[in-house]
Amino acid sequence: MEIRPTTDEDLDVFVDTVHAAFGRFPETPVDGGGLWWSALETDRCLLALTADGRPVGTAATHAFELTLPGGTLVPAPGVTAVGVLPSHRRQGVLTAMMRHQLAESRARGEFLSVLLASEASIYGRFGYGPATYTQRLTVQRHRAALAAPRARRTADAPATGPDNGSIDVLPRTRCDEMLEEVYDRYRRAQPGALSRPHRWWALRAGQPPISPAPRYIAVHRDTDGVPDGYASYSIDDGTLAVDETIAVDDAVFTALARFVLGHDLVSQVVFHHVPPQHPLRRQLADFRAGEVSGDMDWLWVRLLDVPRALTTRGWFVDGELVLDVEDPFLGEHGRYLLTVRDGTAHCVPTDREPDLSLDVSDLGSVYLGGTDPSTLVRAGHIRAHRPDAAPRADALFRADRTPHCLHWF
Ligand SMILES: CC(=O)SCCNC(=O)CCNC(=O)[C@H](O)C(C)(C)COP(=O)(O)OP(=O)(O)OC[C@H]1O[C@@H](n2cnc3c(N)ncnc32)[C@H](O)[C@@H]1OP(=O)(O)O
Repeated sequence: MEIRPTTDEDLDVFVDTVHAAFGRFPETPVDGGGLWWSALETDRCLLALTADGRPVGTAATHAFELTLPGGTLVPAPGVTAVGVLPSHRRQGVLTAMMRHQLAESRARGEFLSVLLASEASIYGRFGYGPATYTQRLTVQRHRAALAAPRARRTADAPATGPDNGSIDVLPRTRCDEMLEEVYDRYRRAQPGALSRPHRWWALRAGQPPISPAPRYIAVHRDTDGVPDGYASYSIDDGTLAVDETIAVDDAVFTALARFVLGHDLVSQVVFHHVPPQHPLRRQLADFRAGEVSGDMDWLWVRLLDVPRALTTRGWFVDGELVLDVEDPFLGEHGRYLLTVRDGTAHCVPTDREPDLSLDVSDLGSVYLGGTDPSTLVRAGHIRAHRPDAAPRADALFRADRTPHCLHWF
């Protein structure tokens, strides 16, 4: 088996192979009309070939940037286009490509890798764990009234970001730069969010609102007229479906939500890609008017350098934990003392008794603060060596806000 980078000459071989692995055809657009593979960078695409040179497997990465808790931006290879021909499965082709890719990432100095999994049973063995989650919130319009925020009625409570902005509706075709700019501003402050490189917008790759699918865009502008949020939506048979609601703060999100919920000739509004624990459900006067469905994993994280990963993200409470981390896929093991003081973390090898023993995939799951370590202790995946270890870890790993990713790749 040979694994080598794709060249400009055989990019079509890569594209044909990955489509054959998925049972699709290269000319068929994905939902929403974008040719997803058009944003691939050739030198980050791998082909797996048999001894006689036949292409049987593909894998690629996009050069994304990931926002960590606290707002640090780090390079994050986004693994994509993973496929092995049906005729060559369960013979270790993917395993070989994963090994190759992780070694490449380390050689580039990257300390983590991310992906969206087609099936949740594939990537745990390679050290990836689900780290952000997404939901769909469906609201029947006749029950969609928003409650007055209680805190703002209190005389001395600060009115956090009162909404004095404006909303316009534009066809998608008139918003190219604005969408790109607003998304970029949003993702820099949102833990778990990925950059959307300019080539995605320029090539109209991926899913709406990047892709060419017809959409309306509700643009929110602040009092100076600067766009600071948008909702991309379409209406079909009485259902207004919002692909994504991007807002630089909660007040802008609320304004956009109020706008779509007030749309005439619509019986229900479906918000796709709402993070767990999003306040919108709490803002409805009738809590049961918001029905959650489609609760699923989104971004999976794989750590490649534990001390660097832990000292790079932001921390919000002081504390100390000894983590004993197994990495069976890479055949590595490390025991680390993590100490956080005044928001700064130190992580050094130690021979102290561990507080938690865990697989690197579980550390990937808790890394962005979207999965409580105690949940994985209760599930029997993380071993807590003393009763206070899990609650201490929960408090320590929690992020400044729920991590969320809505970029599809
Ligand atoms: C980030 C992305 O791009 S997600 C897209 C992933 N691709 C797809 O879903 C396309 C269709 N599927 C495929 O092309 C292939 O089945 C792949 C890529 C998922 C797996 O490729 P293979 O070469 O068969 O994997 P490989 O032989 O290396 O398997 C390694 C191990 O994973 C297991 N495994 C592989 N695929 C799956 C699966 N879909 N579900 C459960 N286990 C799996 C194998 O059983 C094997 O286990 P073992 O080590 O205990 O024997």
